[in-house]
Amino acid sequence: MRLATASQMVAETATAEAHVECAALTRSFPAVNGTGELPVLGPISLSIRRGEFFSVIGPSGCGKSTFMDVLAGLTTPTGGTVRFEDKPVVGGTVPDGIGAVFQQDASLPWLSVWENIAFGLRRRGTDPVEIKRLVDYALGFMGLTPFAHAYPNQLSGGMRQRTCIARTLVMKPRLILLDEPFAALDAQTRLLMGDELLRLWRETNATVVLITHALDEAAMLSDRVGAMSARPGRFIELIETGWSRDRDSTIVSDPGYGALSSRLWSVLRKESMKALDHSLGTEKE
Ligand SMILES: Nc1ncnc2c1ncn2[C@@H]1O[C@H](COP(=O)(O)OP(=O)(O)OP(=O)(O)O)[C@@H](O)[C@H]1O
Repeated sequence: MRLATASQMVAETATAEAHVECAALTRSFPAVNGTGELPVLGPISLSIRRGEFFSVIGPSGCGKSTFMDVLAGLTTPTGGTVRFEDKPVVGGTVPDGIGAVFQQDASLPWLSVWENIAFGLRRRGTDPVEIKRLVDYALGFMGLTPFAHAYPNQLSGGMRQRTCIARTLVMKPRLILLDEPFAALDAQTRLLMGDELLRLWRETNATVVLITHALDEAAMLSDRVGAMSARPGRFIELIETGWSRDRDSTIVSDPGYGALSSRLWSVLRKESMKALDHSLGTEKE
């Protein structure tokens, strides 16, 4: 059975510990026309639990990637705070324990798959014997062992993305940030990658924050889905999916899955219309 019982959920909530904590978080950028500031994000006050799989959905341009950049320490908040493991994330450096994977192919074309995965470990100064153990394990886990000595241009898009995910995961992040990592993949590969991601999440006990445009992906993968408003992005609804930890892509045939997907769409529809009106200049007063 995949749906967690009410008592399991209560027990989980009772022992849940905040892993990431945002308080009154905002981010704005200088407006393109040079006058004033464009508010892009927030205010956001949100607690993400340790070990939680949290997905973020929202209309195009609402600030999802900016949110991820702030969590990763890649950009500094304009106001408010982010704390990871009770330490402030200030921007400028990615805190130890956080690993991020982006939509764009970030594989290093001059290195083999094996060397791509070993890249961060070498920079960290990990012992070579340990590097070999970790990289070989990651290759096997991601189904890349036969391609260990191939170069990125000899791989499919899915394999390249798996290489990037493996490169992040060998660093053993306790918080994994994923910004549309499967966006360039076909629907079947995305489902399979979703299964692999769930397996990884279970085995590593990491906290995952996934940004996605795909409501079906959010419905299948998450413990909780945060739906953002049109820009400036705020969380307008936080939806507990109620799935148990042993879920996989077969969940799409569960009766609860269809109901959840349509709930996500109904939350998002109004905000997406607002974002579209805004970009077309057809907003109503
Ligand atoms: N460095 C920047 N300077 C100025 N404006 C920026 C910068 N980064 C993002 N923005 C603006 O912030 C807004 C939100 O961008 P962001 O990429 O965070 O949205 P998103 O929800 O991830 O978009 P999408 O769904 O289309 O990927 C956009 O209007 C964008 O132009």
